[in-house]
Amino acid sequence: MALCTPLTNACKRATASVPSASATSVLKPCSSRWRRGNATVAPPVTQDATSSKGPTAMVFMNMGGPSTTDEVGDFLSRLFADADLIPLGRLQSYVGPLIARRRTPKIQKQYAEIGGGSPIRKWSEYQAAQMCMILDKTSPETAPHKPYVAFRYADPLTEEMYGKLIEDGFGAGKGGRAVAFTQYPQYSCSTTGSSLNELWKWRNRLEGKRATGEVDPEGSIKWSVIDRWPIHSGLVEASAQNIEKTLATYPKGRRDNVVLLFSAHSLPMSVVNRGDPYPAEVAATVYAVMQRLGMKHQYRLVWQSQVGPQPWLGAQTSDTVESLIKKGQTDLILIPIAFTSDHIETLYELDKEIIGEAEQEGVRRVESLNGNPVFIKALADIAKAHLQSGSACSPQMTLRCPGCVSERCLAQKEFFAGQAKHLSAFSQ
Ligand SMILES: C=CC1=C(C)c2cc3[nH]c(cc4nc(cc5[nH]c(cc1n2)c(C)c5CCC(=O)O)C(CCC(=O)O)=C4C)c(C)c3C=C
Ligand code: FES
Ligand SMILES: [Fe+2]
Repeated sequence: MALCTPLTNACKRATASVPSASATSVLKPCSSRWRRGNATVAPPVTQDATSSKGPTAMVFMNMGGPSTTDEVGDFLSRLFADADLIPLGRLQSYVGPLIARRRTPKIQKQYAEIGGGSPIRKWSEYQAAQMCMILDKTSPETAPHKPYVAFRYADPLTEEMYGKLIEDGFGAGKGGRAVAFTQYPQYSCSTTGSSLNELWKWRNRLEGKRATGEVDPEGSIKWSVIDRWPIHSGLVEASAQNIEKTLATYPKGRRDNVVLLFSAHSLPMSVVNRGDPYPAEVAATVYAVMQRLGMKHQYRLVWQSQVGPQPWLGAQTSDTVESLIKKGQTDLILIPIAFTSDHIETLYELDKEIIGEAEQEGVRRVESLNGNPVFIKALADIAKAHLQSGSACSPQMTLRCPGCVSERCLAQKEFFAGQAKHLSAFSQ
């Protein structure tokens, strides 16, 4: 499937270093023991010969994106139905689909222009499978590690992933271990929080008793969460190396005066004022990357992808680029800092709308992390440290936003924090 034709430069780089979509569209267990011909067989949830605590399911959570333009409608209707992302009150189930339907043709055109769909599934499956292969070596105590992907708004959805976990023998009375690993480095209640609320919902539906919703505490899947990793040294290193690569494309005489613009998806001010941790955590990533680069360049953190009429956190990426160019600063590097793979916000908004319209050869973009081996090694390091820690989630995850009134958040956080008591069986 040719997702990336016609290709942008970033997309060309991406397709060059990843296996074809067909090769990655079916998750492959990290251990050959789980393969029989082409069929995936259920892993034994009993202990492994070389380890005492595995197998471990590693679930990559992200928002996902439509793999084809035909999937855009469903993607947007799920997105506008999510009250954790876009709260529309009692009218959600009526207004959400209406907005989604109206928006579909415009967004379909954008996906068509980036090659016919979002590459996020291909990258997520690749990253998860590669990470598990590393983990099998670096954390034999918890091996084998099996990769899963759970998207919030596109296939494979959370319920599909959960069904597979049960089918593969992690639940259903076996009490296997699964780690929900957010692929958003910085925590927002509208992104990671929403995915966790969804995971918690499907856990109750698929593992609860039909009549009472009660869940067997012993036999159900034991969950822990990697909820944020904004300043992990491997993430910082991978981003810094990519920036250095792009800096090296400028002639020596211009290089020191290039301005670095770190660009992250914005948040509505209502979410910022509720006390969402994301802006501070994105800023922490930016500062750590700048420290790694020796603070040698001028930089700003700017915000992109505002949707709708309400006030959003600024300064906007597009306005900033325009204003700097007007002031004569035409050497600018755009750095996506809150997404770990390419999608519409990099391939369309940054490359086509902002860089394309700037019409300045000095305005360039850093490639996304995608299949970057330094980044994938970082994912494995983060996962290993988590598996060794025995913790259910970070202490920070259990503190709700000062302005949070969501019962879902409360119950979800209580559930995941409460998993700590079950994890001792898996710790070394
Ligand atoms: C860290 C990343 C993201 C945050 C924070 C975030 C918040 C957020 N988003 C919307 C509304 C939309 N986002 C849309 C697409 C989209 N959003 C992100 C990431 C974050 N969103 C990504 C990676 C994508 C693209 C997916 C892909 O191509 O693979 C869309 C759909 C596109 C459109 O209609 O413009 C909407 C809508 C809100 C309201 C919000 C914070 C509350
Ligand atoms: S909205 Fe942040 S914890 Fe509920
Ligand atoms: Fe978004």
